[in-house]
Amino acid sequence: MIEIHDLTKTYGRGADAVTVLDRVDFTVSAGEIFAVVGPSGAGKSTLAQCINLLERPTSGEVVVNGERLTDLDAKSLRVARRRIGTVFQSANLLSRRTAAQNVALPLEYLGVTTAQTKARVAELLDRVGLSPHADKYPHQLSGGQRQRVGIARALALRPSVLLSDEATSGLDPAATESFLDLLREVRDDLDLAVVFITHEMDTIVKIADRVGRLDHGRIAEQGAVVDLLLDPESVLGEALRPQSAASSAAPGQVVVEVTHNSVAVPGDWIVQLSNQIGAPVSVLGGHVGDVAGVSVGHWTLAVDAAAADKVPDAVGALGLAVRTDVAAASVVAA
Ligand SMILES: Nc1ncnc2c1ncn2[C@@H]1O[C@H](COP(=O)(O)OP(=O)(O)OP(=O)(O)O)[C@@H](O)[C@H]1O
Repeated sequence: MIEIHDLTKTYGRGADAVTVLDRVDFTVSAGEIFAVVGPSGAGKSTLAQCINLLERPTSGEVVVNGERLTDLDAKSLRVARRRIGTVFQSANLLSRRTAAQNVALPLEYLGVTTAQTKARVAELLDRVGLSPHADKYPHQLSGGQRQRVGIARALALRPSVLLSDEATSGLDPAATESFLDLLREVRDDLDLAVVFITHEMDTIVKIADRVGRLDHGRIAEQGAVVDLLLDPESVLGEALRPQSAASSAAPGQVVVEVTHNSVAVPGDWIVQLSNQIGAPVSVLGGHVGDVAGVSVGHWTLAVDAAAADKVPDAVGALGLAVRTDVAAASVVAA
């Protein structure tokens, strides 16, 4: 388990001081994947460096399995840092070392015997499906394979926390998918707490149990992915929901954005909605997908302006939710 309490990082002093992380707070339990998402400049890289203590936070705590890493002196920290394995963007492998030699690196630093290192490296490369590529150099591996070597290396010292810092950036969709499968697999097998830092919304829906949105150094919103997806008011939920291009409403119609809530939505909900408001309902666009066994999504509908005020109640009664701010702003001029 990893707990981040009130983590603050300020660069510079006095008038030049820049606060890059501002009282960041979250906890990730063993066996859980917590994603941190944010736009460029939000502080993601700084957060990653402060979590594994490559950068000392200005204040706040990083606690792993009850041990406060932020209190430790440099020598104790070197030992304690082994509890956090990091997978970096572009794997960060040494180009003059083979896959096996890269995985062996943390074990060599630790002074593990050659025989033990060999056995452990073989086991790790087998776990990530790269045994046949053990003697290849990074340039002889695909981007996805390099990231698998990165995972093997991160697991070498048997950490309880895995930190993935933009590790899928630059991978093609198939390599991303297989990286995420492997991450899920090692999380389950080793009961790891995973902190998954990314700017890619679609990977979050595929992998994370919970997610926090980093905005100007603060966690502006956090929660279970499914809860955020079902919350029509959530900024993060809106960004995470699968979107599809909508066609235009006819003159005199109102555009209504509806969040699909799976709890008890009848299959013929559009017909029922039309009956309840006494007017036709046109589907302009929509997408519903399965997330953690819950179908979530988003619809863009058009209804006659005269019937628009009946829509929120009728939609609510069907187990869906309407974004009234959008509806109010979207009457199409006749
Ligand atoms: N050493 C530093 N001194 C001063 N400011 C810094 C330093 N490192 C980072 N920053 C600032 O902190 C802010 C956050 O940077 P950071 O690299 O953590 O963001 P990010 O979310 O990872 O962005 P990206 O996705 O573009 O990599 C930026 O405004 C950056 O200029």
